[in-house]
Amino acid sequence: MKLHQITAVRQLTDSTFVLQLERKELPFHTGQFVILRRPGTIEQREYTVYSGAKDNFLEVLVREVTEGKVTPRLKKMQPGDQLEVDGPFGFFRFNPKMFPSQKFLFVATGTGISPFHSFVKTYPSLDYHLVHGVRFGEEAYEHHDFNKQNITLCTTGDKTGNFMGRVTQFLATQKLESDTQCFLCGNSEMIQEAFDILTEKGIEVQNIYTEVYF
Ligand SMILES: Cc1cc2nc3c(=O)[nH]c(=O)nc-3n(C[C@H](O)[C@H](O)[C@H](O)COP(=O)(O)OP(=O)(O)OC[C@H]3O[C@@H](n4cnc5c(N)ncnc54)[C@H](O)[C@@H]3O)c2cc1C
Repeated sequence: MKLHQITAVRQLTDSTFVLQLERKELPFHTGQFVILRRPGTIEQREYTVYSGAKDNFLEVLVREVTEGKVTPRLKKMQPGDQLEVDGPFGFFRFNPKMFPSQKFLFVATGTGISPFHSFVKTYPSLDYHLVHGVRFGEEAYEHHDFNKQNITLCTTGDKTGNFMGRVTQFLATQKLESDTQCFLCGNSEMIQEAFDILTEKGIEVQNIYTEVYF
């Protein structure tokens, strides 16, 4: 593991924040994750890289789990503090050239938006539709970095999104072209349900890519 200094912290909501770290030329494919650990501790956790592959810094989007072992500590970190970084790891890699079709569907719950933020920052001219599920509209983390017309915000706790309900309820209303390349990231329950809906709609299993956070 290498020590990286925190260069900035952006608090997005009471519980969610972006940690910006020195990149130190760490190479990664957009969609991969790093492992973070506070120096002198043994607990470590995975975080998808939120920044673009060409950015000269490394960012992660973190949601505090109040009862969690690591995130309440990460939330207290300030610019100038250091974190140990290992990686990159993972196969949720994205390069538009890898895919036969250039129509992309990105489905995220909560901080599961992180890889898609990195995809779009790295490849700004992508043809995508991002479906992002949160409880409240204030959790539309930095949606200004996406094309507004390419996002559907699904909210379950208020009516401030484009659709009130879960991402899976929204997906059930959609017509999809069978060669759409579908990427799912977030909690396992959403991923399992979304996977079933997409396959029922005629998307082939090999065109569905998943990253489970918990
Ligand atoms: C490949 C991968 C990439 C990940 N990328 C991110 C990321 O970009 N951003 C991010 O915030 N997290 C991400 N996670 C989750 C992260 O690794 C930690 O599990 C999370 O931050 C909780 O850590 P903790 O030590 O505070 O809680 P823990 O003590 O590990 O867990 C406490 C409980 O909270 C549950 N839990 C874990 N994550 C969440 C969550 N987000 N919301 C609600 N409950 C949760 C766990 O299932 C557990 O029951 C990723 C996980 C994986 C496997």
